Amino acid sequence: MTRYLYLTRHGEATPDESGLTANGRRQAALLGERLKDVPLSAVHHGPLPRAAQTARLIAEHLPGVPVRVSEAAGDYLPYVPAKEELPSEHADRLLGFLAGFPADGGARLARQAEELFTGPVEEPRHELVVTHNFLIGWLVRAALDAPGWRWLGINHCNAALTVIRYSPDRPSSVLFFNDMAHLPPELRWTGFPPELRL
Ligand SMILES: O=C(O)[C@@H](CO)OP(=O)(O)O
Repeated sequence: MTRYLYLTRHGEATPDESGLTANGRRQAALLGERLKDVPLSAVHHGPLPRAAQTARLIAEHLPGVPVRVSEAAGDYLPYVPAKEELPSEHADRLLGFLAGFPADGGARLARQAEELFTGPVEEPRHELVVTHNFLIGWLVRAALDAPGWRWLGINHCNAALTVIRYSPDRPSSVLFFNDMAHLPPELRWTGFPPELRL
């Protein structure tokens, strides 16, 4: 049967990343409002406070929907490519970027996230995962069967919405990507690399 995976990145974080800003809390509440009529069976979130707080604020609009912490929804590097996999003109910049993050355990967690959150299911299912920029890039890449390195360069705004559909009879389909329709202009594009914003 079909699974609909709703993905969001936590709301805008404070500079020390210990929680959400006032804007981040508002973003989360607005996303909760947007999702209130979706028949969600669960909200999963990463263990870090910015994801946990976002999930709680969203869930205030989803009475009865269980909220569960999942290590697989955390913040990690899902895949570190070898230099030869990368387009030569971008390889040094991309590897320099990746060197700024710890790589331990990310591949295992990324596999776990794919097992837990993707693919067709026994019963129709809608689930929300409140996570971080990198995992959303990884799952969008996987849905499109793009090469492993291609999660790089897929960025997501805070509290924007991506929805991926997995069904047994069609290839996986990205229905929404980085959709910000529920956010007013002043709350859009936060968390996104400034030089890439529209
Ligand atoms: O550090 C970052 O750039 C991303 C990586 O996933 O994390 P977050 O979404 O928590 O900002």
